[in-house]
Amino acid sequence: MASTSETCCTTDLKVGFMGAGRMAYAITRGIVNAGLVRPSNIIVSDPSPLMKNEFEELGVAFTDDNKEVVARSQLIVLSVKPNMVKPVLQEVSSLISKDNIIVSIAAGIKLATIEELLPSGTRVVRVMPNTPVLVQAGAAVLAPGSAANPRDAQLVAQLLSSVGICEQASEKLLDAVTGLSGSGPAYAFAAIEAMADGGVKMGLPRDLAMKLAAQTMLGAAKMVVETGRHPGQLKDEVCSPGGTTITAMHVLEKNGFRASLIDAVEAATKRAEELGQQ
Ligand SMILES: NC(=O)C1=CN([C@@H]2O[C@H](COP(=O)(O)OP(=O)(O)OC[C@H]3O[C@@H](n4cnc5c(N)ncnc54)[C@H](OP(=O)(O)O)[C@@H]3O)[C@@H](O)[C@H]2O)C=CC1
Ligand SMILES: O=C(O)[C@@H]1CCC=N1
Repeated sequence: MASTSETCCTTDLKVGFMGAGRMAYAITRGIVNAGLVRPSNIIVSDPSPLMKNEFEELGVAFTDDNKEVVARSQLIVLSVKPNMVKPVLQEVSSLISKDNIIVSIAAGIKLATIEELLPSGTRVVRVMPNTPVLVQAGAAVLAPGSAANPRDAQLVAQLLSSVGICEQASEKLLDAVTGLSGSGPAYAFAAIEAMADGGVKMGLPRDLAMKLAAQTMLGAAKMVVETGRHPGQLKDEVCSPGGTTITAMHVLEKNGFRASLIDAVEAATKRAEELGQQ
């Protein structure tokens, strides 16, 4: 895997999103807050006006017409659910030219499937981001399509690097990326909630328990990222001989904590593969 995070100016880039849901909002708000793209250069489309106000508060244009997004954008993010990729691309395909870059964030949907639905030679980049892009702490991996050039991959990497990390990998790894970092925030949120519940069970007020649980996860992740040390080694340093942590670790091991997480990543990866076959 190669890290791709060069910087240059993209503020004049016209960016569109087809599908104005949770992920489109997270990426839009992230790149606007990072100052990389002018909000007035962004347009999103969705048949449902549910998120219209949120996008307009960012200064981003909202329409119910996917074709307007294509007409007004150079880089177009396909941010509908996987089952809507085909109908949406069929709707706009005749308007896509070689000047456009199509970025798909749809779980499981292969580059070949997208390319087949678009004019020959269309530049496509497949990406698996995650929701922490909203707070500039995303983790994304991209795979360029057959007609995308290195500058296209670099541009997409630059956008996503403004809201977290962005790696490039072979497309065959993207379903596993989906199972790990795409879905992973949900595992972490569940862990934070459960740790807070434990604190509440042992008498802590809810707000204190939640604050401590979230900060503990943040701090632990930061230590792994910033020290580069193995998480097992960092875990050992918390475990005093005969102390509280090793006692708790024993309970986690007996309950299959690590095996559950491995199983979860495997199950999500397989589900992404299934989504790509539908
Ligand atoms: N959520 C996440 O954490 C991540 C999601 N993804 C991928 O991102 C994509 C979007 O996910 P997410 O944002 O969670 O989903 P959402 O359901 O929140 O967003 C999708 C939006 O697309 C709208 N939509 C439906 N039909 C059309 C259409 N014909 N044209 C334009 N928009 C349409 C939906 O409207 P309506 O609800 O009315 O149908 C909805 O608002 C998915 O493919 C998912 O696999 C990738 C990484 C992480
Ligand atoms: O749950 C899903 O299918 C999407 C893809 C990764 C995160 N959310």
